[in-house]
This record gives sequence, structure tokens and C-alpha cells, in this order.
Amino acid sequence: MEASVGIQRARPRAWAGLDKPHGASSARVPPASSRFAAEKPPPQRLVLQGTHPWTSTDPVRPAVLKKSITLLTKLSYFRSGKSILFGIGNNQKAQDVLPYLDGRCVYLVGMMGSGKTTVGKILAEVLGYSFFDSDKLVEKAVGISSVAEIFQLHSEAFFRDNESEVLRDLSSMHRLVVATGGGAVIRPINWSFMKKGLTVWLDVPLDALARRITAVGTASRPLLHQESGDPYAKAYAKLTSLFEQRMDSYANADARVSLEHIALKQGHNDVTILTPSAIAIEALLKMESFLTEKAMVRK
Ligand SMILES: Nc1ncnc2c1ncn2[C@@H]1O[C@H](COP(=O)(O)OP(=O)(O)OP(=O)(O)O)[C@@H](O)[C@H]1O
Ligand SMILES: O=C(O)C1=C[C@@H](O)[C@@H](O)[C@H](O)C1
Repeated sequence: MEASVGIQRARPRAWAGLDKPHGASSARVPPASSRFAAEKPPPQRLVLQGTHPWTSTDPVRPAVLKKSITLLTKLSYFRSGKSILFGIGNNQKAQDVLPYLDGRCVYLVGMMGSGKTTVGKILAEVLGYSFFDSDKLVEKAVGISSVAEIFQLHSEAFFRDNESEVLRDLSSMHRLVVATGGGAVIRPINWSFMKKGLTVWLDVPLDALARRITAVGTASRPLLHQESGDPYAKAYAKLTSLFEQRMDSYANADARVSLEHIALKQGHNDVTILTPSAIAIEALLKMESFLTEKAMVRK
């Protein structure tokens, strides 16, 4: 399915948006949705335009649509041809999950480097969903090309305010896989947005995270970046302290995908050899068990 992204008046629907997050922003630039909504009242929300039954058919003003396409589709909207990463059986697992998902979005949560983007793109492809990276949407909304620069020029609080606005906007959409920022879980208001869909925690051991992150460098990750010292040791220490503060929040997710558990199922204990496809399959299995249990309870 080809989809595009537009801005139009929000209308009530099954997973309609919530009120504005509480707490005034100290931002110098307005938060994301107020910038999106700047043209005309009433406030507008990002809405996916597509051919599936969950999207609106309301008329869209061409100028607004053009602007919003420029804003967003260039960024993290991800579609490609058929996956070479997934075999027929694995696509079948996605087909099993789809009726239970019923168009709801999937939000991947987890520490920096846990594979939310890598695994999220695979999940989007096999589910026939669109992929978004919330960090990238914040960058676009603020008009600054990297999260590191947003932290530097403004503040972490400014970034977090915009992150909440982006998650609020996404929460009124359907059929998306969203890779959230590693710290999105710390604000309870963000959970109220993400819980409109299904939340999945990618739980990766900290030493594997530190290795992945130091392999690509910490410059793009402002909370980990250090000018001096052993990059692995510094990254590991910082990840440990962040994880201690956040682990209870990650555990709020509907489904937990533990890399240690996948490795054990495969008969070894080396999480570094797990492929993104194997992790995506486990995510589908965990989503399926959460959703089917929930369906049983409802009966
Ligand atoms: N299963 C895997 N095995 C080895 N490396 C991986 C795996 N999954 C992802 N990576 C690598 O780890 C790094 C981080 O992955 P990715 O960007 O998907 O994580 P993320 O959770 O989206 O990170 P962030 O929240 O910091 O944006 C990338 O370099 C990616 O190639
Ligand atoms: O873990 C975190 O707090 C962050 C993770 C990244 O995805 C970015 O959202 C930002 O660098 C903060």
C-alpha cells in the first residue's frame, strides 16, 4: 500500500488523540504539533493518507499537504520492495498477528542501540505498515538536523517536549511501526499515547549495547558522548546508570523481546550472533501472545 503523510483536521476515531501534554514548555521554538498547526485553527494533527479503511477521506488542502509531505515523507517513512530478509513462513507469522492488531500502531521501546530502527523496519515491511522514527520526526519538527544539536542548542527538556508532541500526533494514526527515542518511556504522558497501540520492548544486554554503540561512535547520541576516555567503558557505565533509572518504565511495555531469551531458545548464550530477522520473529510471537491473551480475557 502506498501511503503519504498529510496534515488535516483530526476527527474522532477509535484511537483518537488525547489532550495536550501537561507542563509548559520552556522552548524557544514551539513544540512540534503547534508548529504543524500554526496555519489555521482548530489544531491540526498529522494524519496518514492511504487507501486502507482506517484513514480519513476528508478533503486536504493541497498547500498544507505539500508542506507536510516535504516535512515528513523524506524522513522516516519507509517502504521498499519485498523483503529478502524474511521467508514465506515468517511473513505468515505477520499475517497471524495482523487481525489481532486491527490496524493499531506498534511502538518499539528500548535503550539506545537496542535495534528499534533495524527491527522496526523489518516489522513494518512484513506487516504492510509504514515505519517512522520519532527522533527523526522531532528533528524535522524543530528544523534541526540532529538530536545531538537539539540538545546542544536548546536542552534535553526541549527535546522531550517535542518528542511528546510527536508521539501525541502519531497516536491518532494507524498501521505504523514507530521506533521511539530511548528515553521516551520516562514520561508517563508518552505511555498514554503509545498505549493506543501495542508497545514492544527490545531488551538487549548492556554490554552488547555498548559494543554496538561504540562500533558506530557516540557523536549522534548526546547522552553517551564523551570527548575522552575508553569509549566502550564510558558508554557501558552511562548505559548502566540510564537503564537502572528506566528499567521499570521499559517493563510497562505490552510485550518484552529479550535477546538473552532468544539466544537460549537457539541453544546458545551469544546475543551478538542474533540476526535482526530472528529478533523480529520473536517480536511477532510476543505480540501474538499478548494480543491473543487479551482477546481471551475479553471473551
Ligand atoms: N541484531 C543486531 N545485531 C548486531 N547489530 C545490530 C543488530 N540490530 C541493530 N544493530 C546495530 O546496532 C546499531 C543500533 O541499531 P538501531 O539504530 O536499529 O537501534 P535503535 O534502537 O534504533 O537506536 P537509537 O535509539 O539510538 O536510535 C546499528 O549500528 C545497527 O546496525
Ligand atoms: O536514551 C535516550 O534518552 C535518547 C535516545 C535517543 O534515541 C534520542 O532520543 C536521544 O538521544 C535520547
